[in-house]
Amino acid sequence: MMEALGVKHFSTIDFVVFGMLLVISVSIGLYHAFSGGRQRTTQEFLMADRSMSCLPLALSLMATFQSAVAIVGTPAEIFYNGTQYWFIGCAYFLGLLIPAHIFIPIFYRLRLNSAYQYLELRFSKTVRICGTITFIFQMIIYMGVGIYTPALALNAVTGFHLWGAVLAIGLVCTVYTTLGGLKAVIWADVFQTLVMFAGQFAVIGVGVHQAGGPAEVWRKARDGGRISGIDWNPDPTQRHTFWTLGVGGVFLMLALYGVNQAQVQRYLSSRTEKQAIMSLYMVFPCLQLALALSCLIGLVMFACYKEDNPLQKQYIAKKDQVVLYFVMDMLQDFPGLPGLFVACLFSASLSTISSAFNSLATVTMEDLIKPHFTMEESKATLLSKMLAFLYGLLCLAMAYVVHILHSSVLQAAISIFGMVGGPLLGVFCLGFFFPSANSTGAVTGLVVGLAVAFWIGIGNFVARNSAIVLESNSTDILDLGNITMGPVTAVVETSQPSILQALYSLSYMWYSGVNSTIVVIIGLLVSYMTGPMAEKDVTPGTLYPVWGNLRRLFQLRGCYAPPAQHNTSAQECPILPQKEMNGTVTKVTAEEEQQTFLPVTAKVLVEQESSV
Ligand SMILES: CC(C)(CO)[C@@H](O)C(=O)NCCC(=O)O
Ligand code: NA
Repeated sequence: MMEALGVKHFSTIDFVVFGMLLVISVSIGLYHAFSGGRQRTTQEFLMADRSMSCLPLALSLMATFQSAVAIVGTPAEIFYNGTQYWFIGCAYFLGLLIPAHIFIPIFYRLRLNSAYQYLELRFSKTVRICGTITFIFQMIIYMGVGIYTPALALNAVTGFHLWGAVLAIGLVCTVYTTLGGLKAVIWADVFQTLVMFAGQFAVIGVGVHQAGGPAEVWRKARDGGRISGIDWNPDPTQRHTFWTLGVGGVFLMLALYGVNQAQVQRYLSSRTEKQAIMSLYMVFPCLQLALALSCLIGLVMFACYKEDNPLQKQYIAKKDQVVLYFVMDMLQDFPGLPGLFVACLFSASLSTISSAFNSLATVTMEDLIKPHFTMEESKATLLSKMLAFLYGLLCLAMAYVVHILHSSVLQAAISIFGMVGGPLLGVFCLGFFFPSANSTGAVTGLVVGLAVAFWIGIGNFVARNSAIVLESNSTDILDLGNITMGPVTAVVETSQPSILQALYSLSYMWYSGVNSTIVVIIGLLVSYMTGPMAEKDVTPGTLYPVWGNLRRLFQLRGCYAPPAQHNTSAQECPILPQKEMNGTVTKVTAEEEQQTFLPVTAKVLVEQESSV
């Protein structure tokens, strides 16, 4: 397919730039293997000694779910369908605030080692194991997409050996993850995130220049109909609207940033609860920047190619390849830049795969092995390292599976997050917010949720594929002329929407929201049928007191309404931090009121904990 323009080749300097990425990543692993506690305990290998601060955590949190899939998939989405997808940025507000103020305080104060330990504390061992297995399943499929995507893109455009690239990513990742543990994974994420941004900036810089400046890019994109206003259409089967992206996206973000072990492990590895919360505040601008850069690349590509679509000209075989084609086409006169962009692509994937290896090793150790076998710390650490290595090999195998069934990578990845991550989110929400939910309800909810998720997800896949077949059939028939009107109407009749078809055409952006809601509803129904849990039997600290917090908020307002009442309200508002000075209660300033808004009791707890 590439013959039309010839396969582009890397110059020596490109190989040097790219090689440096691999060497530095491995060096970070080596450094952490021989510094600190030398990775001799599982606390260090899997929890980074609970010593991390918010800045590296923020960059690492972003890197986990930002793989080559986003780097090549997002610009391709904008290039073909316009800027509507950009509105997913609206979902980042609630999608990060909710984990920061609801999920993190619960996880952190329970001093967990894995997110799924929560499920045992709240429900039972069975729920924990079901949760762990679901997570393992999700991450293994996702890793396959994550490792295959950059390798395929590179292969299609530069002729770089496909399985050579897969092996390079898999091996480098396995080495530094196994040697350096979570600390190496997080610090490598920091370095790789910087490389990622550098590569994207370089492409935008050169692309804007080639297209004739920013104003020209804007004009061409607007004239080509690629600038989209917010689409308020409430139809849930529309792929991208404000509702699917901005509201459905919140559930996607909750599944990823709220309850996914890879992220929860980072919150838990934080030095204090406050640092963990801060890291989510800091990841917000980083995510917005990453989204903006990849959307801009899409617009710049459009400005450069407009009438000259490389897919139609058959320079590329798949929509997702347009970015690398563009990079090799535009950057070849700038030695080193193609190498930088490939480094960017590999950085994105390395940081995702390494987080996946480490989190998979953690849950296998903490949730599946440690509760059932007692072993010495040194043995446990060795076993954790072997697990990280084994998951590395498994990841290579998954790349092969993805090689066989491929579709648009961005949609595939987000569908997986919703189909497997959505039901998991549901189980956690059932635990946090519904005291009466019991273990039977949680397990039934999860199983039904997963079944519905796969039914809708696979139904959608099959329906889309048969629609493509129908579409191509009908155009073939139409080409023959008038005589064939009969068959055409037949096609129209068979494609009349039924309830099932409507279900299958649900936007993939809603998967997380719909599937988690199903788990909550089924979970509650079954809990009430099998005997709801009494609130006094629920492990303390595992519930989020929704009503309690609302009531407190209400009382806060009540106490503050007339400022003159401050000195009389000490008794009625026990949760307010009153400053005692010489025996008199002083007024709490507006700023302090802001700070004490929800997590008042939280703060006291954290301060107590961190001083221990
Ligand atoms: C996770 C989000 C939605 C956050 O913006 C985005 O980065 C994304 O769609 N990622 C796709 C999966 C990936 O890049 O591997
Ligand atoms: Na990544």
